[in-house]
Amino acid sequence: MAAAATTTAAVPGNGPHPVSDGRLEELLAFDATKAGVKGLVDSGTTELPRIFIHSPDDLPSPKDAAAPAGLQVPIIDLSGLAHRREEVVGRVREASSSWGFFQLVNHGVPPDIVEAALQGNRRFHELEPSEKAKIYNREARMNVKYLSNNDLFVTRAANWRDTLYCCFGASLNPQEIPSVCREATLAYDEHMVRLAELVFELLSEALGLRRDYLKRLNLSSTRSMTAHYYPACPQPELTMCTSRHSDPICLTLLVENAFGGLQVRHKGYWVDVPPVPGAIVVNVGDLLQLISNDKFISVEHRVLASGQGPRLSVAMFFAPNTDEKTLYGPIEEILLDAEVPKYRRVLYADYIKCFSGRGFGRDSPLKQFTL
Ligand SMILES: O=C(O)CCC(=O)C(=O)O
Ligand SMILES: [Fe+2]
Repeated sequence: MAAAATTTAAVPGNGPHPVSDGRLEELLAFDATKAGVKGLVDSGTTELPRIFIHSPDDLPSPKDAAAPAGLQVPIIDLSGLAHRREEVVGRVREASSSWGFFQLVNHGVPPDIVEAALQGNRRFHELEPSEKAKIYNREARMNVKYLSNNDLFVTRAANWRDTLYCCFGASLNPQEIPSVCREATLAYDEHMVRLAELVFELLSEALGLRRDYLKRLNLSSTRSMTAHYYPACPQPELTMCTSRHSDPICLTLLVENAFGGLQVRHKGYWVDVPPVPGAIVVNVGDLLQLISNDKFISVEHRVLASGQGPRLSVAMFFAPNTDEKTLYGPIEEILLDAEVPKYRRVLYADYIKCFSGRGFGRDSPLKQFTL
């Protein structure tokens, strides 16, 4: 059979995308609504537009082996940390090396701060479409923006989600954050920064390093918040809320409401991460796997689509600045006798470029940097 004619065309915000049979036009038309998947739901869509339909290989299947009962992402209790530090460090080491994920409880972030961040997320996404449209864009230089699928034009199938994105850097003017969630977002950020500092200390100690070791590597100079809104999906069996991926950053802290759907890859199974009231989900990103020489792992995770919603999550990603000149490679002090570095040294900007060129639903670029 002759291959379908394929051309390439320039698309907004991303590189060239192979075009065939009107798919690009559909993507452009969806993007031009500036109303995201919430807009589709509000307009009464009952059949998924084909840009959201994933190939069966990328969807959960009844044939997938169910994870054995009892397999559960570790929950780490931070209460009384001053007296239990060694024990907690041990748990963080175990969780980061075998799961790449853990849930923190008694972490000191007040529940009302987390709830306000989730409700701020909801208030923003439930604004009038014309309000949200004012900040709908895909410009890398914008600190605050709203969009559906940051990888829309490079990925094979779009996810059923909209996102409010905020990059906290020196150039952010807090007034740029939509007023319906400004206060909640700034308070959430402040607490997440403090918690991330503690987590970086625990991770340093778990690697046998000085408490401030990772902090001094400028691994978290940039933090960006993504407030995802996943409306109830009319045909959840055909799509994903978030395709499989590992996070191309150093560390992620995430809170979610009670709908669930997050799964992590562990020992060949997709394991549910059930929402634990008050817990903050922590996961190791690709850069931490690289500098720890695989002592900590950045694992694939995904979010299943559901007929119920809206699912809300607010993730805070910690990463170096993209103009950071440090070349990140395996930390020499942690290499054991005869252990060789598994990765070459890399500029963070080069790493993120590899990720952004492909989008979600693909293997991590980490393999490209192995020695
Ligand atoms: O919404 C979630 O729970 C996960 C989102 C996620 O994995 C991501 O944005 O990287
Ligand atoms: Fe993620």
